[in-house]
Amino acid sequence: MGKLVVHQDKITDIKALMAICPFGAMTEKNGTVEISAACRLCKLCVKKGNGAMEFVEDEPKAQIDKSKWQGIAVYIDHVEGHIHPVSFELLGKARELADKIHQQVYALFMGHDISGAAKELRHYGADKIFVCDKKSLGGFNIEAYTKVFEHFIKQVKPAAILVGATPVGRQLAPRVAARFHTGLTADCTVLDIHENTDLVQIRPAFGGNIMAEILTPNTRPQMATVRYKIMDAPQRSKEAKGTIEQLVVPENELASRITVLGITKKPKEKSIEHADVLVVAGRGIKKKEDLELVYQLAEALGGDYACTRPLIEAGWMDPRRQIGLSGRTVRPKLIITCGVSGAIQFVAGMEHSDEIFAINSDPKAAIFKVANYAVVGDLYEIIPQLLARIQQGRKIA
Ligand SMILES: Cc1cc2nc3c(=O)[nH]c(=O)nc-3n(C[C@H](O)[C@H](O)[C@H](O)COP(=O)(O)OP(=O)(O)OC[C@H]3O[C@@H](n4cnc5c(N)ncnc54)[C@H](O)[C@@H]3O)c2cc1C
Repeated sequence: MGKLVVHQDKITDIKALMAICPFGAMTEKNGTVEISAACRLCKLCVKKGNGAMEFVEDEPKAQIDKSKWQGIAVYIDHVEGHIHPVSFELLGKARELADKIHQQVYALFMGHDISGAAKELRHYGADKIFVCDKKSLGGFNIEAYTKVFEHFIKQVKPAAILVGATPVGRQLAPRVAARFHTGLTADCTVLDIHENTDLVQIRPAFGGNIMAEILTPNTRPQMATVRYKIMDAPQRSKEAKGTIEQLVVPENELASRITVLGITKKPKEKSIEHADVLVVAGRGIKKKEDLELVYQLAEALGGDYACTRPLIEAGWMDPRRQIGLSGRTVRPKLIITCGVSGAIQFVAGMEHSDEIFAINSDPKAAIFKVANYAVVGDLYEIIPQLLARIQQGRKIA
């Protein structure tokens, strides 16, 4: 990555040099300048420091032989053989990436009693499905699952691995990445691949203010997690194509210091992620009581309701109803935003919705850039009119 070097002898004005740093990362100690952990390596000091600051690149690491790492793998997330839909979405993406570099798609599926579910994966574009079916893998155990993952990587050597950003994926992927001293990019929103198999991992960074393009060109495998509903799920093909291969892992290596005493199933809760229609309240709603308008519209359309972060911070709704970068990702058939400005952090969680209908009194609001239908006006006038039209439509029908 590189580091900053301070040439103390070239500093003519300490105060002026320190003032350059927008993060306040320079401190003065006994007449010398020190760099603190607040440094973001923006290199503004190098540019404006009149030679007092220098950025020194790290020695390049020994080149890895990328030709030895082939194919795009997907970790198949499941509970008792019920595959999480994010895994199908990732198989679709993996197929697209693999076709671009003329390589194969692998699925890694571990658990107990999963042979039936493994067959189903043959319809979703994987060329090879590596299955490790053992009693000891019956429930998720981080140590045993990491071990199987490790065996898979050593045997198959995939160039890149995609993991769903589920509670399991978020635990497993960093452990595996650490074991191979390789990079992991969490919550990617866009993935692409270069001809030399370098995975282009794009995700919002610095609080959503920039889209960072991240490459891990010096290590393999490359690892990325992706949230549910970010990628498109492929159609189930009629033909079962992929082959199933057994992944052999010695039983003694699956021993774990963790004992699962029991599993208590959470009651199934209604989630905004599953709604076909969502009505979203933003800060254009002036008082908590006025949320009634949003609730009524959601009910009239047989949908659910959600909100932006400021309303959660105000304590107006349950945090599980927040959409966005620090909330949930949704992809309903119809989303109606009411008084939402369309900040990038919000849009990141809903831009893949089928139809976006935005109500905002500001014609320049950013939400209109992603909306399919833009209604410029006061939500306090528009929502009652919409409700009246829906009622009217029902009477005619
Ligand atoms: C690290 C980080 C993560 C974040 N994560 C999220 C996240 O996950 N989700 C999220 O939502 N935000 C998130 N934010 C906050 C985000 O940047 C915005 O501040 C937030 O989305 C704004 O919410 P809003 O659109 O409701 O409010 P505002 O930006 O205040 O917009 C209100 C809109 O309502 C319109 N309006 C006002 N009155 C009316 C009316 N009567 N009729 C019609 N329109 C009206 C205005 O024109 C305005 O466009 C995050 C920020 C950071 C820094």
